Amino acid sequence: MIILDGKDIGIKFDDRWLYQKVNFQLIQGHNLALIGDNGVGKTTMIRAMLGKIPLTTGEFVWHDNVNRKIAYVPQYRPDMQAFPLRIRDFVGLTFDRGLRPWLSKAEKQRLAAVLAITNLTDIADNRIDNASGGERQRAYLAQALVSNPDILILDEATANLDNVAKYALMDVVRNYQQKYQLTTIMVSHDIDIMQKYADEYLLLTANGSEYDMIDHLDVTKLKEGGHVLV
Ligand SMILES: Nc1ncnc2c1ncn2[C@@H]1O[C@H](COP(=O)(O)OP(=O)(O)OP(=O)(O)O)[C@@H](O)[C@H]1O
Repeated sequence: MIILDGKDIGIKFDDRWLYQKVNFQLIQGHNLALIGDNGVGKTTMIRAMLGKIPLTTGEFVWHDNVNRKIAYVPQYRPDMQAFPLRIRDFVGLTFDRGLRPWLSKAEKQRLAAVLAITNLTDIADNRIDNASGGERQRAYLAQALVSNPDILILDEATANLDNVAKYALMDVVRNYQQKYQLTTIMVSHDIDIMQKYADEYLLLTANGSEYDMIDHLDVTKLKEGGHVLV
C-alpha cells in the first residue's frame, strides 16, 4: 500500500534550487534507500516530508488512514555521547513516564520484546558506555523501536560500523520490518547494504532524480558519478 506520494517536489533555498520535480512513493513495509552526494539535500527531503520545512513546489500526499509515528536512528560516531546507563535503561528512556520513575507492566513487556528482537537481551545489564559500536547502534535502534513507530528513519545508521555489525543491524531492521510492516527510509552511501536491504531507491542529484525498484539501480553509473562509496 502506498502511504505517501511525493509529487513534483522542489526545494529552493535563497536563489539555489536543491532539486526540482522529484517524484517518488513510500510503500508500507518497504525500505526506501535515499541516495545522493553530500549536501544534495537528503536530510532536507526528510525534514520536508515530516513537515518541518516548506516545499517550494509540489506536494506530499499522505494516504488518509496512515499513522505517522516516526522514529529515528542517527549515524554512529565513535565519539558520540554515551550515557552511564545500563543498555536496558537507555532503551527504556523512550517511554513517556511523566513523573513516574518505574515502568508499567506493559512497558516492561514491550522493552523485553524489543531487547530480544535487537539481540540485546544477554547484554541488557551491561553499561552502554562500555558497549561495542555495533551493540550501541543496536541499542539506538531498540530505543527507536520501543515506541512502536510506523516509519523508521535510518540516517546513515550503518556508517562507521564494521561489516559484521552493519549486517547484524540491518538484519534486525529487516526482521522487524517484515513482522510488523514497518516502513523504513534509509539514507545510505553503502551500495552493498542498499542492494541487500532496500526495496526502492530515490537518487537525488543536482540535475534530476531517479526513483525505481532497487534491482533497477545502475550501480556502474552511480560509481562513475561518485554518488556511493565503493
Ligand atoms: N534552512 C536552510 N537554509 C538554507 N540552506 C539550507 C537549509 N537547510 C539546508 N540547507 C542547505 O541545503 C543543502 C542540503 O543540505 P542537506 O543537509 O539536506 O544535505 P544532505 O544530502 O543530507 O547532506 P549530507 O550527506 O552531507 O548529510 C546544504 O547545502 C545545506 O547547507
